[in-house]
Amino acid sequence: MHAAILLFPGTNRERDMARALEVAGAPAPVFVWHRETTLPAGLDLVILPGGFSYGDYLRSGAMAARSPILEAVRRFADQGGMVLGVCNGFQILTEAGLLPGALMRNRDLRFICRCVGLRVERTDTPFTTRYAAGAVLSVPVAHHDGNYTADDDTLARLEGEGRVAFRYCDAAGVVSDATNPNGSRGNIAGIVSENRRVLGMMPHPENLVEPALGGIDGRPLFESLLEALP
Ligand SMILES: NC(=O)CC[C@H](N)C(=O)O
Repeated sequence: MHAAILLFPGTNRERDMARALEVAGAPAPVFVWHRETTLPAGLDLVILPGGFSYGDYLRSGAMAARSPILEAVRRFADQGGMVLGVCNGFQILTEAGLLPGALMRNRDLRFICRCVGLRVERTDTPFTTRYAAGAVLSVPVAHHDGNYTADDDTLARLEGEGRVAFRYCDAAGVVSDATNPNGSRGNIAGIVSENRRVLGMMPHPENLVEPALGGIDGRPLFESLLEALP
Protein backbone atom coordinates (compact mmCIF):
# COMPACT_ATOMS: atom_id res chain seq x y z
CA MET A 1 0.00 0.00 0.00
CA HIS A 2 1.40 3.38 -1.00
CA ALA A 3 -0.23 6.10 1.05
CA ALA A 4 0.21 9.86 1.15
CA ILE A 5 -0.83 11.99 4.09
CA LEU A 6 -1.69 15.58 3.18
CA LEU A 7 -0.49 18.48 5.31
CA PHE A 8 -2.22 21.84 5.58
CA PRO A 9 -1.28 24.73 7.88
CA GLY A 10 -2.92 23.63 11.15
CA THR A 11 -3.07 19.88 10.47
CA ASN A 12 -2.25 18.04 13.71
CA ARG A 13 -3.12 14.35 13.37
CA GLU A 14 -0.66 13.39 10.65
CA ARG A 15 1.68 11.50 13.00
CA ASP A 16 -1.25 9.63 14.53
CA MET A 17 -2.29 8.54 11.03
CA ALA A 18 1.24 7.41 10.17
CA ARG A 19 1.38 5.42 13.42
CA ALA A 20 -1.99 3.79 12.69
CA LEU A 21 -0.71 2.67 9.27
CA GLU A 22 2.45 1.33 10.89
CA VAL A 23 0.51 -0.60 13.55
CA ALA A 24 -1.64 -2.14 10.81
CA GLY A 25 1.52 -3.31 9.04
CA ALA A 26 1.48 -0.83 6.14
CA PRO A 27 4.62 0.71 4.64
CA ALA A 28 5.54 4.22 5.80
CA PRO A 29 3.45 6.92 4.06
CA VAL A 30 4.79 10.01 2.34
CA PHE A 31 3.75 13.47 3.54
CA VAL A 32 2.56 15.94 0.91
CA TRP A 33 2.36 19.70 1.52
CA HIS A 34 -0.87 21.37 0.40
CA ARG A 35 0.83 23.68 -2.09
CA GLU A 36 1.95 20.79 -4.27
CA THR A 37 0.00 20.48 -7.50
CA THR A 38 0.61 16.77 -8.08
CA LEU A 39 0.60 13.63 -5.98
CA PRO A 40 3.55 11.20 -6.06
CA ALA A 41 3.23 8.55 -8.78
CA GLY A 42 2.00 5.09 -7.86
CA LEU A 43 -0.13 6.11 -4.87
CA ASP A 44 -3.15 4.08 -3.94
CA LEU A 45 -4.40 5.94 -0.87
CA VAL A 46 -4.59 9.63 0.04
CA ILE A 47 -5.31 10.56 3.66
CA LEU A 48 -6.56 13.94 4.84
CA PRO A 49 -5.92 13.92 8.59
CA GLY A 50 -7.60 15.90 11.34
CA GLY A 51 -6.64 19.26 12.71
CA PHE A 52 -7.47 22.92 12.42
CA SER A 53 -6.48 23.83 8.87
CA TYR A 54 -6.24 27.61 8.56
CA GLY A 55 -7.43 27.86 12.15
CA ASP A 56 -10.93 26.84 11.00
CA TYR A 57 -11.36 30.40 9.69
CA LEU A 58 -14.32 31.02 7.37
CA ARG A 59 -15.66 27.48 7.87
CA SER A 60 -13.78 24.37 8.97
CA GLY A 61 -12.05 22.97 5.88
CA ALA A 62 -13.23 25.73 3.52
CA MET A 63 -9.83 27.26 2.86
CA ALA A 64 -7.94 23.95 2.71
CA ALA A 65 -10.46 22.74 0.13
CA ARG A 66 -9.15 25.45 -2.21
CA SER A 67 -5.51 24.36 -1.88
CA PRO A 68 -3.66 23.40 -5.06
CA ILE A 69 -3.29 19.77 -3.92
CA LEU A 70 -7.06 19.30 -3.86
CA GLU A 71 -7.21 19.44 -7.66
CA ALA A 72 -4.78 16.52 -7.74
CA VAL A 73 -6.85 14.68 -5.14
CA ARG A 74 -9.96 15.23 -7.26
CA ARG A 75 -8.23 13.74 -10.31
CA PHE A 76 -6.96 10.84 -8.19
CA ALA A 77 -10.47 10.13 -6.85
CA ASP A 78 -12.00 10.46 -10.34
CA GLN A 79 -9.64 7.71 -11.47
CA GLY A 80 -10.82 5.43 -8.67
CA GLY A 81 -8.12 6.24 -6.12
CA MET A 82 -8.96 5.71 -2.46
CA VAL A 83 -9.25 8.70 -0.16
CA LEU A 84 -9.75 8.78 3.63
CA GLY A 85 -10.70 12.03 5.37
CA VAL A 86 -10.99 12.07 9.16
CA CYS A 87 -12.52 14.95 11.10
CA ASN A 88 -10.99 18.08 9.53
CA GLY A 89 -10.23 15.79 6.57
CA PHE A 90 -13.94 14.96 6.26
CA GLN A 91 -14.75 18.67 6.46
CA ILE A 92 -12.26 19.40 3.66
CA LEU A 93 -13.72 16.63 1.47
CA THR A 94 -17.26 18.02 1.81
CA GLU A 95 -16.05 21.59 1.21
CA ALA A 96 -14.25 20.36 -1.90
CA GLY A 97 -17.36 18.59 -3.14
CA LEU A 98 -15.72 15.16 -3.05
CA LEU A 99 -18.39 14.04 -0.59
CA PRO A 100 -21.93 15.45 -0.32
CA GLY A 101 -23.35 17.46 2.57
CA ALA A 102 -21.68 19.72 5.10
CA LEU A 103 -20.37 19.65 8.66
CA MET A 104 -21.99 22.41 10.68
CA ARG A 105 -21.41 23.71 14.21
CA ASN A 106 -22.27 21.10 16.86
CA ARG A 107 -25.89 21.28 18.02
CA ASP A 108 -24.88 22.38 21.52
CA LEU A 109 -22.33 24.91 20.20
CA ARG A 110 -19.59 23.23 22.22
CA PHE A 111 -16.32 21.55 21.31
CA ILE A 112 -16.74 17.82 22.06
CA CYS A 113 -13.70 15.78 23.09
CA ARG A 114 -14.59 12.30 24.32
CA CYS A 115 -15.24 8.75 23.18
CA VAL A 116 -18.56 8.13 21.47
CA GLY A 117 -20.37 4.96 20.47
CA LEU A 118 -20.10 4.17 16.79
CA ARG A 119 -22.05 1.52 14.90
CA VAL A 120 -20.54 -0.01 11.78
CA GLU A 121 -23.33 0.22 9.20
CA ARG A 122 -21.52 -1.16 6.16
CA THR A 123 -18.85 -3.79 5.77
CA ASP A 124 -19.01 -3.63 1.97
CA THR A 125 -16.58 -0.73 1.69
CA PRO A 126 -12.80 -1.17 1.40
CA PHE A 127 -12.48 0.73 4.71
CA THR A 128 -14.68 -1.56 6.79
CA THR A 129 -14.32 -5.17 5.61
CA ARG A 130 -12.48 -6.15 8.79
CA TYR A 131 -15.37 -5.11 11.04
CA ALA A 132 -18.37 -7.27 11.84
CA ALA A 133 -21.63 -5.86 10.49
CA GLY A 134 -23.36 -3.88 13.25
CA ALA A 135 -20.24 -3.88 15.43
CA VAL A 136 -20.37 -1.26 18.16
CA LEU A 137 -17.15 0.66 18.71
CA SER A 138 -16.03 3.32 21.12
CA VAL A 139 -13.97 5.94 19.28
CA PRO A 140 -12.80 9.44 20.23
CA VAL A 141 -14.24 12.58 18.67
CA ALA A 142 -12.67 16.04 18.97
CA HIS A 143 -14.54 18.70 17.04
CA HIS A 144 -16.78 21.71 17.14
CA ASP A 145 -18.08 21.31 13.59
CA GLY A 146 -19.23 17.72 13.38
CA ASN A 147 -22.94 18.22 12.81
CA TYR A 148 -23.47 16.45 9.50
CA THR A 149 -26.23 17.84 7.34
CA ALA A 150 -27.47 17.36 3.79
CA ASP A 151 -30.72 18.16 1.99
CA ASP A 152 -33.52 15.60 2.03
CA ASP A 153 -32.78 14.27 -1.48
CA THR A 154 -29.08 13.80 -0.74
CA LEU A 155 -29.86 12.11 2.54
CA ALA A 156 -32.36 9.75 0.91
CA ARG A 157 -29.79 8.91 -1.73
CA LEU A 158 -27.05 8.22 0.82
CA GLU A 159 -29.39 5.97 2.78
CA GLY A 160 -30.82 4.28 -0.32
CA GLU A 161 -27.40 3.54 -1.77
CA GLY A 162 -26.08 2.21 1.56
CA ARG A 163 -23.45 4.90 1.82
CA VAL A 164 -23.71 5.63 5.54
CA ALA A 165 -20.68 3.80 6.92
CA PHE A 166 -20.92 4.76 10.60
CA ARG A 167 -23.60 6.13 12.94
CA TYR A 168 -23.40 7.48 16.48
CA CYS A 169 -24.97 5.09 18.96
CA ASP A 170 -24.83 4.06 22.61
CA ALA A 171 -22.91 1.12 24.10
CA ALA A 172 -25.74 -1.23 23.11
CA GLY A 173 -25.74 -0.01 19.51
CA VAL A 174 -28.96 1.99 19.85
CA VAL A 175 -29.13 4.92 17.43
CA SER A 176 -31.33 7.76 18.69
CA ASP A 177 -31.37 11.50 19.41
CA ALA A 178 -30.05 10.70 22.87
CA THR A 179 -27.00 8.97 21.38
CA ASN A 180 -26.28 11.77 18.91
CA PRO A 181 -23.37 13.85 20.23
CA ASN A 182 -23.48 16.72 17.74
CA GLY A 183 -26.89 16.83 16.04
CA SER A 184 -25.90 15.07 12.80
CA ARG A 185 -28.85 14.13 10.60
CA GLY A 186 -29.58 10.43 10.89
CA ASN A 187 -26.80 10.17 13.51
CA ILE A 188 -24.40 10.04 10.57
CA ALA A 189 -20.74 9.85 11.60
CA GLY A 190 -19.23 8.73 8.29
CA ILE A 191 -20.19 8.35 4.63
CA VAL A 192 -18.66 6.95 1.47
CA SER A 193 -18.68 8.19 -2.11
CA GLU A 194 -20.77 6.62 -4.86
CA ASN A 195 -17.93 4.26 -5.83
CA ARG A 196 -17.30 3.59 -2.08
CA ARG A 197 -13.63 4.53 -2.41
CA VAL A 198 -13.78 7.87 -0.61
CA LEU A 199 -14.63 7.77 3.11
CA GLY A 200 -15.19 10.79 5.34
CA MET A 201 -15.79 10.37 9.07
CA MET A 202 -15.70 12.63 12.12
CA PRO A 203 -14.45 10.17 14.80
CA HIS A 204 -10.73 9.37 14.98
CA PRO A 205 -9.99 5.66 14.38
CA GLU A 206 -6.27 6.51 14.17
CA ASN A 207 -6.35 7.37 17.85
CA LEU A 208 -7.46 3.93 18.92
CA VAL A 209 -5.06 1.45 17.38
CA GLU A 210 -3.09 0.11 20.32
CA PRO A 211 -3.91 -0.71 23.95
CA ALA A 212 -1.69 2.10 25.26
CA LEU A 213 -4.12 4.55 23.62
CA GLY A 214 -7.09 3.01 25.42
CA GLY A 215 -8.24 0.46 22.89
CA ILE A 216 -7.90 -0.98 19.41
CA ASP A 217 -11.36 -0.40 17.92
CA GLY A 218 -9.87 1.77 15.18
CA ARG A 219 -7.33 -0.78 14.02
CA PRO A 220 -9.60 -2.86 11.73
CA LEU A 221 -10.17 0.19 9.54
CA PHE A 222 -6.47 0.35 8.71
CA GLU A 223 -6.28 -3.43 8.38
CA SER A 224 -9.20 -3.27 5.94
CA LEU A 225 -7.26 -0.74 3.88
CA LEU A 226 -4.22 -2.97 3.85
CA GLU A 227 -6.36 -5.88 2.70
CA ALA A 228 -7.87 -3.77 -0.10
CA LEU A 229 -4.49 -2.39 -1.14
CA PRO A 230 -1.97 -5.19 -0.57
N1 LIG B 1 -9.92 17.12 15.33
C1 LIG B 1 -10.25 17.77 14.25
O1 LIG B 1 -9.87 17.42 13.14
C2 LIG B 1 -11.08 19.03 14.45
C3 LIG B 1 -11.84 19.43 13.23
C4 LIG B 1 -12.31 20.87 13.26
N2 LIG B 1 -11.21 21.74 13.47
C5 LIG B 1 -13.40 21.05 14.29
O2 LIG B 1 -13.11 21.40 15.41
O3 LIG B 1 -14.53 20.79 13.98
